[in-house]
Amino acid sequence: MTTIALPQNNNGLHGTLSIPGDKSISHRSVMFGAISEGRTTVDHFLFSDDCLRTIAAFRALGVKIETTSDQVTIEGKGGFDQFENPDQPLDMGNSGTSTRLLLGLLARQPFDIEMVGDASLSRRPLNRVIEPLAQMGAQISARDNNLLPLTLHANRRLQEIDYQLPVASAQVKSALILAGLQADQPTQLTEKLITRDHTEKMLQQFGGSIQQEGKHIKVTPQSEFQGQHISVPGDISSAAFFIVAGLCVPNSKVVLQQVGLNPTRTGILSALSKMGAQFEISNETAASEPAGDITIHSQQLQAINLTDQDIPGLVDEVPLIALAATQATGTTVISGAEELRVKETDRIETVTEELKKMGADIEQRPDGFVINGGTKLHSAVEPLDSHGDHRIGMMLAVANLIAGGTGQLQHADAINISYPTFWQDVAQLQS
Ligand SMILES: O=C(O)C1=C[C@@H](OP(=O)(O)O)[C@@H](O)[C@H](O)C1
Ligand SMILES: C=C(OP(=O)(O)O)C(=O)O
Repeated sequence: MTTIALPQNNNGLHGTLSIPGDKSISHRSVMFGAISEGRTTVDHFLFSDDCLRTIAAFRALGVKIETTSDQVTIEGKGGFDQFENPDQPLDMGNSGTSTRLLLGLLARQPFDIEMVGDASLSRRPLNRVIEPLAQMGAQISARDNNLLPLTLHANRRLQEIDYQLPVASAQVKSALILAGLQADQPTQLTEKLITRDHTEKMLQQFGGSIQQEGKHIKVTPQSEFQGQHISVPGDISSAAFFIVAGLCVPNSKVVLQQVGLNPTRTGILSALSKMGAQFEISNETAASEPAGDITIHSQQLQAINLTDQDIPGLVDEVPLIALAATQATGTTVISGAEELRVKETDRIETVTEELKKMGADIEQRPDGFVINGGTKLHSAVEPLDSHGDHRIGMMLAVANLIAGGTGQLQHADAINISYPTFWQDVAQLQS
């Protein structure tokens, strides 16, 4: 276990950061690169532990992938039929996205594929993808029909499906799109709520076609994609730590450059606006994945109510909204967020437990939180703990800056899952 002394606030956060590449888009760029004809190059790729798991999995499947400090080059296999039989189980580490999307992408291979993961990933539900994939003809034997480790058995045929997703999940939707591309006939999906659409956008960018109307998606079977040059925007889920820090650490002003602004991901900005936050967006670029610079300064926030409709657009940022709510005036109620219980940790539990150590007035509910704001957070007496969850670790680092605290963080290395340069970026804003 790595325990570190958390960075302390001196005189607010100041300066400009280039935010590392988006995790969801980085994973998908390797996947589409692998099934395309020819070469794909990816700039501003996120070299974090999770994305490296996706690269390792495709290398084990015989895909040639080269990396430099900021770029990935993938020599595509030209479809789904040229992968090699991996000689070991695919180790998905901590990555839910790699696991669930690859189950769909690899559901029609002529050999068995085993998948394993770390302790946290091995507790996270897979029946949400296993059940619809089985209806399509995939043969998956998983522990308790739900958990890693699993075997994806050799299978040469997938049938189409007409499926209403029972959970709002971009991972489930994406797994079914990737399987639907390999089915006999078109697949129809209906989302519970609209979730991030990076798979749909990238499929089109690689020359494929998909029909989308609101929550309805039609996937036509196709396997001819052309290698592309992809430039990954900054990850708004990583920027979010510095957005909330910029708002809540007194005397701060930060500029976050080229942050992805896909409307299915900007729920954090809408929620903070409703809390009264003012920020400026400039230098907007209008690629299929739009991006822009975000400028934030410290200011007073007000409480907010978030419901199930709000959650998909900010699902990974709810821990940060909870932290911001401790600083806002009034009582914040977050409901419809039960998906947080099946992330890297039960984030409703870990957020509540850890923020209480710093004096927050926060109570958990089965599907969210009630937070009475206006609390002066204090240094935690006992060490804070990420519980092995990257987003909890970084949220606590921001909480400690807001508190002007001298706290310690256990399991700090979890941060490498999505933001390996996080500590350098904090230091840069303090210099
Ligand atoms: O599709 C993706 O890249 C992701 C979807 C979300 O998960 P769910 O699909 O489980 O909501 C999100 O929490 C995760 O960090 C990344
Ligand atoms: C939930 C997350 O990722 P994944 O599901 O890919 O593990 C996350 O990054 O917060």
